[in-house]
Amino acid sequence: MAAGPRVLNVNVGVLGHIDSGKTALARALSTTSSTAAFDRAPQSRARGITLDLGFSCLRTALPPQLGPGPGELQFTLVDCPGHASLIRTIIGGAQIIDLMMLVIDVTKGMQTQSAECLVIGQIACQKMVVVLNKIDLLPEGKRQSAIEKMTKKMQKTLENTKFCGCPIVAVAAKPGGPEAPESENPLGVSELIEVLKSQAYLPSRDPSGHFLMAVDHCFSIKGQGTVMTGTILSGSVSLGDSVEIPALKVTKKVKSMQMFHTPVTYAMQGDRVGICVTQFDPKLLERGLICTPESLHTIHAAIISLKKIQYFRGALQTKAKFHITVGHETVMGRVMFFSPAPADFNEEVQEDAFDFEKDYLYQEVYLSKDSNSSENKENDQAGEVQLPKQQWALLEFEKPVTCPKLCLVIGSKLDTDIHANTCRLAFHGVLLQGMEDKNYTETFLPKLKVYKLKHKEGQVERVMDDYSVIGRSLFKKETNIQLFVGLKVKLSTGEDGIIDGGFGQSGKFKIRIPDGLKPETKTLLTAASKKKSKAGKGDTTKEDESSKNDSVQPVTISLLFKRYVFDTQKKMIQS
Ligand SMILES: Nc1nc2c(ncn2[C@@H]2O[C@H](COP(=O)(O)OP(=O)(O)OP(=O)(O)O)[C@@H](O)[C@H]2O)c(=O)[nH]1
Ligand SMILES: [Mg+2]
Repeated sequence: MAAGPRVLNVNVGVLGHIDSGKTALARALSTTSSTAAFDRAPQSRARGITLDLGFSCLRTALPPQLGPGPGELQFTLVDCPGHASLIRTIIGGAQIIDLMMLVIDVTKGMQTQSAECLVIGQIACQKMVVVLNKIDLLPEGKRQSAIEKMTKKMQKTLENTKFCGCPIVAVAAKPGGPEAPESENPLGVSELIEVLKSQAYLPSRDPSGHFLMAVDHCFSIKGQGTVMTGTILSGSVSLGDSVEIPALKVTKKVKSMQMFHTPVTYAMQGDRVGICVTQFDPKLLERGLICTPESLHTIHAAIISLKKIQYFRGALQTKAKFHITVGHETVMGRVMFFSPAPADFNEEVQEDAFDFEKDYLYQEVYLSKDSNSSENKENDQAGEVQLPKQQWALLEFEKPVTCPKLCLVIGSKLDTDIHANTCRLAFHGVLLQGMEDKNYTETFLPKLKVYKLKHKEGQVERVMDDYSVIGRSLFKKETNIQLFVGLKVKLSTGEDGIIDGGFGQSGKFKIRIPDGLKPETKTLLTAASKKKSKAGKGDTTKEDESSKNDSVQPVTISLLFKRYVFDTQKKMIQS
């Protein structure tokens, strides 16, 4: 444990639209800065935008709700980039955040990426504070009323989110903008610190389980070794432990550790640490994960439980490609959606495991209120479309990803025009099962019992005898009817039948009716045949045409079966 007084760490994310003043705010809030803070990277300085997560910290006395006893509260500020193309970095950053600050340029209000940050916050964060920045740009006489107006607007925006009623604070992080002298004091920042303190809570930290840390910075110190700084996502680490860098498949021993410039021998979930190892070239790792040896898996495909993000416009289509953030990596992947089988539609949600024993129903599109306008209306008595409590997707990645079990997954369309005013985040979920085998399509997928329901319709052509009829229009001419022999069919008049075999060359077939045809059915079919032959009298081509005309035959045949999507033998199954 760290020597000295007790220090509680709370990670505060600084998120918002580009140029809203996040970095300026983090700077104004900070009393101590860590190694990776404040746009240190030379490329980022040159462009004047934040390219990567920046870390800095702010220490205050423990607020009463976190007492009793002496100690300090450390806010680790995670300054996220606002630039749209960097959203994947933000998603990584959001996963270590306890409290989110959403920075809004008070002169602009909600902007596209503010909305995306709000979505990410809803998925990954518990609590939020809204910061209205740049109030110095409001004319002094109208400042108060403009702030009140924007505060009301924000309250309205948050009404339907989990952050409804969260604090909204007005500040000027850098009054006067970039040209203003450093001596110019920020406005409202001490009030903001009080609000942050009042919102601070002790996040539940758990030292058990595998050690996993998101490294955001890596550098060498002469005579010491290589230091990797980052946030511990799970488990704990002690001096002398072995840690693996899975991306490079190397294992190193922890030689020394520091938490904000103080040497420590132990650190756990939620802590920000620098871990020093020897004989490791820092150029090999800029950001990534380190962990207990062999605790992460590298997967080619995955089954996730997921939900659509309501602000995403358009349907989620099976076979579509998305940018998929799995834990801390983002890759392209293809999706296939599936839902519970109808019998399990109301089953309770299972967020930590996937049941391979059950059957699942293939879906062309993720089922949502807006995705199915017509087909599902039938089972919708109350005027509401019935939706299952849980849906899943199979993800197939273009490149393998390394991630922990049960990690957060976010699907997005990052190639959407960033100037288009739409949410690019499409779905979020939890990874339930990863597939490590490269040949998962052969070794793994056949275990996944997702089926499609197939429905084929044909007509009864004529009666053969009391116990058999000839059918047509159910199969194509080239279909091998032998595959269908023995399958059950139903006539529209109510009789059950069994496909007995082909009949002739044109895809016609014989159906056996074990219980016999009803007299009414026979009458119906005979009358229809007569009518047909009358219409076609002396003119065979005409008869051929009329036999193709569905309306002439009153009795239809329906064949229903299911087929498992990954069954290599493509078996047809009937209950
Ligand atoms: N007038 C005024 N300008 C500000 C204030 N805060 C920040 N700025 C200016 O706004 C610009 C953007 O500030 P940054 O802090 O870099 O914004 P950011 O949100 O970190 O930007 P990205 O990281 O690139 O998304 C800079 O020119 C700042 O000087 C403020 O309170 N008042
Ligand atoms: Mg910035």
